[in-house]
This record gives sequence, C-alpha cells and structure tokens, in this order.
Amino acid sequence: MDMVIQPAGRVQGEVKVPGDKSISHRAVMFGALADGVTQVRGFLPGADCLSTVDCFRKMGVEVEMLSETELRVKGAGLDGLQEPSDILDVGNSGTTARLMLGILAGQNFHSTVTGDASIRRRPMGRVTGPLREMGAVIDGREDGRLAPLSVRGGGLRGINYDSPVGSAQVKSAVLLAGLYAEGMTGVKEPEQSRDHTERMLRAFGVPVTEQDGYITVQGGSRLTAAEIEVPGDISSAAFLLVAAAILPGSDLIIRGVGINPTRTGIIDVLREMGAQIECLNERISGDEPIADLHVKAGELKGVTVRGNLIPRLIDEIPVLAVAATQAEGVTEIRDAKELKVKESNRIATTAAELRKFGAQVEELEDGLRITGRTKLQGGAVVETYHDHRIAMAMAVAALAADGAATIRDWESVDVSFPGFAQLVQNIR
Ligand SMILES: O=C(O)C1=C[C@@H](OP(=O)(O)O)[C@@H](O)[C@H](O)C1
Ligand SMILES: C=C(OP(=O)(O)O)C(=O)O
Repeated sequence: MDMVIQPAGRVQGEVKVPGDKSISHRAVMFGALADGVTQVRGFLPGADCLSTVDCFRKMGVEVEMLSETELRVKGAGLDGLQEPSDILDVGNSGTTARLMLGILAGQNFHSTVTGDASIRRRPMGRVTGPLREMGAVIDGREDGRLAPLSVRGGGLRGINYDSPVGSAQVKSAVLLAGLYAEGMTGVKEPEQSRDHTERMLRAFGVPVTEQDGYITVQGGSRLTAAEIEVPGDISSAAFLLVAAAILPGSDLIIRGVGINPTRTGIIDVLREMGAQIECLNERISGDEPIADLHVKAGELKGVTVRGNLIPRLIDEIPVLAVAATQAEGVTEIRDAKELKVKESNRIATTAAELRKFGAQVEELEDGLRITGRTKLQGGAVVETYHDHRIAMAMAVAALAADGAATIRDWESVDVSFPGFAQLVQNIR
C-alpha cells in the first residue's frame, strides 16, 4: 500500500508511543518459560511481537490476549515447551528468530525456524555458531548460517562466549541457551548492547551476574512468573523526536518512554546537535527507567557518531540521517556496519531514498556522511524494501519537505509502530 505524506509546518501536542518491541518480545518468551502466569501490560501489538506469540503458541504455550496491549502468558516452566508440529515462522522479526533459537537449542525436540525474505538473508551464524559450540545440533542453508534452520537441542554445556559483535540478540540467545546448559554460561561483548534480557531475567528471579567481564547465568535457573509493565518504545519515539527537532516551532511531549541508558543514544546525539530535549517525571516502571520526553526544535549542527554510541542508537540511524539533512555542516556516522544486516541494508537504503529528496548523502563502508542543510524536495516516490524503519524515517523527511512524498509498501510500519500515520496526523 502506498502512503502519501504531506509536509507539516511543525508538530505539537502530547502523545504516547506503542510499547517497546524488545521488551514485549522478552515478556512473552520469558513468561512462556516461567513457572506461573505472567501478566504483561503495555505490550506492543506489532507484527513482530505477534510473531513471537504465534511461535510460542505453536509450542503449546497459552497466551491470552486480554486486550490489544494486555496479555496473560501461562508459563510452561523451563522444560514444558512441546515440539511444534509445524514450522516456526518469525515473519520479519530478527529478535524472535535469534532469541528463540537460543531457547530451542535447549529443547530435547526438533524444530524448524524460518521467516520472510529479509529474515532468510540475515546472518544467523552469529547465534548458531555459539549454540553449536554449546552442543545444539543445527542445520540450515550455508551450513547453518541462513534460515530456514532446523534445530535438535538438548544436552548443552555452558561456555564463555566472546561475541565479535555488540548485539543483544546474540547475547540473549546464548544466555537463554545457558539456562539449559550444564554449569555457567557467560557472554562478553565488544560494546555493551541493550540490557533488557539481563533486567528481565532478574525480574523473573534468575540471578544474572558479571564475572571477569562476562555476563553470566547458571544452568537450571528457573524463572518465576512476573508482572511486566512495558514502557513506550524509544525507537518509535525517535521518529517524533526528530520530526520535532527539525520542524521550526515544534513543541511536543511524548509520555512514558523507556530511557534505559543502553537505548538513549538518540537523545544524547539530538541534544548535541542542538535540539532541546528534556526528560520529565523520570521514574522506574517495573525494571526499566521511563520519562516523559519534552522536545522542541533547535538550530541543528552536524556531529560525528561512532564507537560505543552505535549500539545505543542502532535502530535510530535512518531517522538520525534525516535530522542530519537539516543540520548545518557534516554529520558522520561510523562503526555502523551492523546496519547492513538489518531488515534491509540500511546504509544503502537510507542513502538511496534520502537522495530522492535532494539530500546530500554519501555511503561509507561503515556508515554515512550527510552534508546539510538541504531544503528537502517534495515529489519523491520512496521505496521501503519492506523495512519499517526506512518507511517511517522517510515519512519524517516528507514532513520537512516542500511537497508531498509517496511511500511504498507502507504496511511494513505495522512491524513496530501500528498507528504511526494517524498519530503523525494528530500532532500537526
Ligand atoms: O535484542 C533486541 O531486542 C534487539 C537488538 C538489536 O539487534 P542486534 O542484537 O542485532 O544488534 C536491535 O537492532 C533490534 O531491533 C532489537
Ligand atoms: C532490527 C530491527 O529488528 P529485528 O532485528 O528484530 O528484526 C528493528 O526493529 O529495527
């Protein structure tokens, strides 16, 4: 479906964004493995998280949807999952695929995991490698590096894994397998990735410790059902933060957004660029810090973003590139090769689509160089490569353009932010 986005003078008002995708996935998965009934509020009813629900239902877990955002997961216990009689289809969701592979590695049954065309291109060797090292039998295309993947799990031994990438999906997959392994399992990463798994495992009563730089769990640790309050997703809020930062006269409040420090790179960088962002009513909700974000437009200037900041804003880089087109001078994003293995190659797709608005964007081996400030041109017909973040980033570019833009395959937005188009309409 095509979506036509009209320019907006500014954005204003008060809004809420849907629940955090990373936390919603984990609430369902950990609830499924727990003893007792887990209650989840603020769940993201996006396509990716619904894929997680579907996969765990196929393994016999009862998930009751009390409303779109509230669900009850009847835990099967650590060893209660059943062999699925059909393929586990994760749709477009890398998080479902990789975290679930960690769980499947611990099961004494056979399973097959696949997903859409994008998932079948994304690297799975980063999880199947360490899971095989732990003892899981995994096969698939390219010697088990690409889905479809078949898993025969069980009989795992704990390892200390030095991950070559700062990836929460890798860390989580290994730690989840570690719950089923003999002894201790640890993961060390080159840059710290989001820590929702560690926080939520603790909320489910599993000790997660740090030993010699390894984040560690003890095999056999049982999970006890918990009540999970999912905060608003800062990765979704990012589209609104950038819209408000670049549209002069904007003044927007986004209520109840997760501000876990492993996720707030976008706030740090937008502030450094010159946007005004305040965190109001900072509080702890369950296991995660949250706040209301008050953002106002500013005169933006270019910045360099690299190193350990990258995992703290990895999913926000396409929309950060849009902000950079409206900043004076050069913005460089480096050390971000990981962008190439997301739903699309986000270095290539961000550059190609932003150029359609007249932006000056150079693709780098490990990132992007954007030179501002450019008055973005209307009339673009944007391809989205079925990548929700590209669709929404380009919608934000359209808000700042001098005419309407058409965004192709808009339905991908439902992966993480159902209702985005309506919400943007309401804050004009
Ligand atoms: O663990 C998670 O929930 C996620 C981790 C990140 O991926 P990587 O682990 O591949 O960096 C992120 O890009 C993804 O949207 C969600
Ligand atoms: C990369 C993303 O998700 P996943 O890896 O779960 O597909 C994303 O949401 O931007």
